[in-house]
Amino acid sequence: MEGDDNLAHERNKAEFDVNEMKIVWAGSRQAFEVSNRMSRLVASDPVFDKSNRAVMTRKELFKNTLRKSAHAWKLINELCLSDEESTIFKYFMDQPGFLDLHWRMFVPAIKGQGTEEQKQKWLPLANKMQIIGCYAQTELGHGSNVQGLETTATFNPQTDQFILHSPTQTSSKWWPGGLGKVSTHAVVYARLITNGKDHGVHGFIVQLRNLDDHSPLPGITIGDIGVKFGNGAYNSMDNGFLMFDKFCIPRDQMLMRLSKVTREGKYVPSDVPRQLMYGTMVSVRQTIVSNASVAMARAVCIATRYSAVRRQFGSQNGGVETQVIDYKTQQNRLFPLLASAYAFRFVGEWLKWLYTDVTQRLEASDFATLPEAHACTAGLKSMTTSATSDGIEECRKLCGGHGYLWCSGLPELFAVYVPACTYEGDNVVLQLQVARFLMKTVAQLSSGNAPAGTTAYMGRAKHLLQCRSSIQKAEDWLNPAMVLEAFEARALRMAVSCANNLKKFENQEQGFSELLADLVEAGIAHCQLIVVSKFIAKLERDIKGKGVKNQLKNLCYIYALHLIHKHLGDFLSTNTITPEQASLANNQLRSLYSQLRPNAVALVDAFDYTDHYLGSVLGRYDGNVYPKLFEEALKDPLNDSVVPDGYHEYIRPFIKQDLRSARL
Ligand SMILES: CCCCC/C=C\C/C=C\C/C=C\C/C=C\CCCC(=O)SCCNC(=O)CCNC(=O)[C@H](O)C(C)(C)COP(=O)(O)OP(=O)(O)OC[C@H]1O[C@@H](n2cnc3c(N)ncnc32)[C@H](O)[C@@H]1OP(=O)(O)O
Ligand SMILES: Cc1cc2nc3c(=O)[nH]c(=O)nc-3n(C[C@H](O)[C@H](O)[C@H](O)COP(=O)(O)OP(=O)(O)OC[C@H]3O[C@@H](n4cnc5c(N)ncnc54)[C@H](O)[C@@H]3O)c2cc1C
Repeated sequence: MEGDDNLAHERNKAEFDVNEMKIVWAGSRQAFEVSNRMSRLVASDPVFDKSNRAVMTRKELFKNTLRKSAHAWKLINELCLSDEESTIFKYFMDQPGFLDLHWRMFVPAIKGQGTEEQKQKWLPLANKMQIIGCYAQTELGHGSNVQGLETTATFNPQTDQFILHSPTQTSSKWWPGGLGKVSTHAVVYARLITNGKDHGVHGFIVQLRNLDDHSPLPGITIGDIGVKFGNGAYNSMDNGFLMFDKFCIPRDQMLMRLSKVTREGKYVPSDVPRQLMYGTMVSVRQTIVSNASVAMARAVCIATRYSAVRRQFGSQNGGVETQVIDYKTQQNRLFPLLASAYAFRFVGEWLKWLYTDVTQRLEASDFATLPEAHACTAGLKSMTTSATSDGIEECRKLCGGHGYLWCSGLPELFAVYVPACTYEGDNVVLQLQVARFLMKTVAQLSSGNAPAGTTAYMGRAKHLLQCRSSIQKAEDWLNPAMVLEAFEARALRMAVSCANNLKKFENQEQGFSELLADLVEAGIAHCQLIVVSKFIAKLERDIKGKGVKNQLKNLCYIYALHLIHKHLGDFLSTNTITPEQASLANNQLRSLYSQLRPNAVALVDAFDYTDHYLGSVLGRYDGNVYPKLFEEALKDPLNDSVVPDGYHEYIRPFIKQDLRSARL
């Protein structure tokens, strides 16, 4: 059977309304319409072609990224795209570049940390891209430990200026995207020093390059940090280094919405939590969770379509072979990833709501939910990006040998995606922030303060610490209350166990250091509970379309039960479930795989990805894999000539060597 017939046959088997599922996936009919229109706008424009990124030199790739960015900006203006449309348009360009940092970090940092006057001065310039900015926080010596940054900003009352200086090699800014070659400005994080006193890290708007000829301003040394992981991939980005040699900026370029320095050099500390300075990171972490679902969905779409096209073994008397998607092992690896894509989508929607809510509260000087917002954004960023990176690599393996070809789209997707485990906070460091939050919550349980939000379940500690799961048959694992209770009991018991172990140490910080590995596990268990509970909550909403809710139910329980299977040690060692109940969960999981199987291709069609965005021969909508693999192979520069360059110098001498003299 040809690939196209295979996929058409799969699409006919679907038991639900794919168009309605597209709307659920997008979040609303309007969001679907925008995303569909923007993705096709990008796909139809030859400037956004991605087909030869792997064979470009770094310089070609970088220049091509500049060309695409300039073209995108021209179209955004000509077509008068709204903010929502242009964000999605840039997303579907699928080319990491300075635009990401300018729009997602530089502009939000000024919006969030600038005074009204500063916003009025800088935002119109940034919004028109008359200045291009980046977010320069990380240094050669410190990334995770923000308080350990070394760059100094010393106030000079004589000139009413800050003197920015890099006192050591390790204080050089190192990594900021867009810094190396493009940005004219940066929000720079540096230690504020007034009257010889160090007030810790603060943000400053700094001009880096001359607006006439792009040369670095005197006192600034700047450049690109070099080639990164993978062909093409994130190498389109100019991650940079930056050193200051007593470089002066006016006083009004310190971002002063939170704390201030007066003309006399007096430091006026903020009367709001200093952590608001980390607000840009919190906002980006929130978007990274939604993006995790997009990246996971992309890999799963490729692996699912290809698994339906690919046949291997099982033919009798010359009949057709088995589609590899029919092997239970393939389903057991692939379907939980498909379920994870949907799970991350819905938790991403919820996190966006939480973030909007906390932002409104902060504007009204209500800081009560800030710790919860920090823990959720940090923990979910960590949990979803780790799972997605692993998921993309699993999808590559699910595609067998051809998955290793660049044209499968998976190697480049992995290389672009995997630094998400590190940027915006290393995933372990962030999960430990969740653990700290959990330890605080557990410590306060006896004080009578009922925990709220995502830790509300801890308020039922008495029940959750001693309950036994009442699962008796496989179908009980489709009962939302029973599933939730298992996840709540496991998360709480792991957190309480860490808290009890901590008590054994006289010095709490030392205890925390000793228990880091267990604390990370407790953080992950809490985050998995959040994802499962938000998926279950989604099912309780009004969901339109024939069979759509049923498919989502299957995906939700596949997500939950595969986690039980994967983390069985946690569930058993905390006595949350018995080995028999675990085995029932496995039986139910197998049954869910069978129910999902006829819908698998339609469930990935619901992502509505264009072939341009997928960038994969294996994941093509028409399934026409084999002829296109040949086409791709023939395009490789190595195939330009039949006899390769170097033949005469390096191959022929082997073949034509004089064996008699060689033996002598
Ligand atoms: C198209 C292709 C692109 C592909 C990308 C795809 C998607 C991405 C989407 C958007 C991004 C766009 C593109 C760009 C891609 C990459 C950009 C990367 C940019 C960067 O990569 S940019 C640098 C990020 N660099 C970090 O991410 C540093 C991590 N390091 C920290 O973040 C801190 O250093 C921490 C938290 C580890 C310790 O900080 P610390 O030492 O000061 O604090 P400490 O632990 O002592 O905690 C004291 C009290 O503060 C509370 N607290 C802490 N943080 C808070 C917060 N944020 N909000 C509210 N409360 C907070 C605690 O909960 C505690 O609370 P309490 O006292 O109540 O316990
Ligand atoms: C592609 C990419 C783009 C980036 N873009 C930007 C940007 O635009 N702007 C910017 O400012 N920065 C940027 N960064 C920097 C990024 O934010 C940092 O690399 C990140 O915050 C991690 O910090 P680090 O490199 O210091 O890691 P480290 O903290 O040195 O981590 C090394 C190891 O130590 C472990 N570790 C560290 N601290 C602890 C702890 N307390 N407990 C337990 N384990 C610990 C970590 O888990 C990790 O395994 C970017 C990085 C990358 C890779």
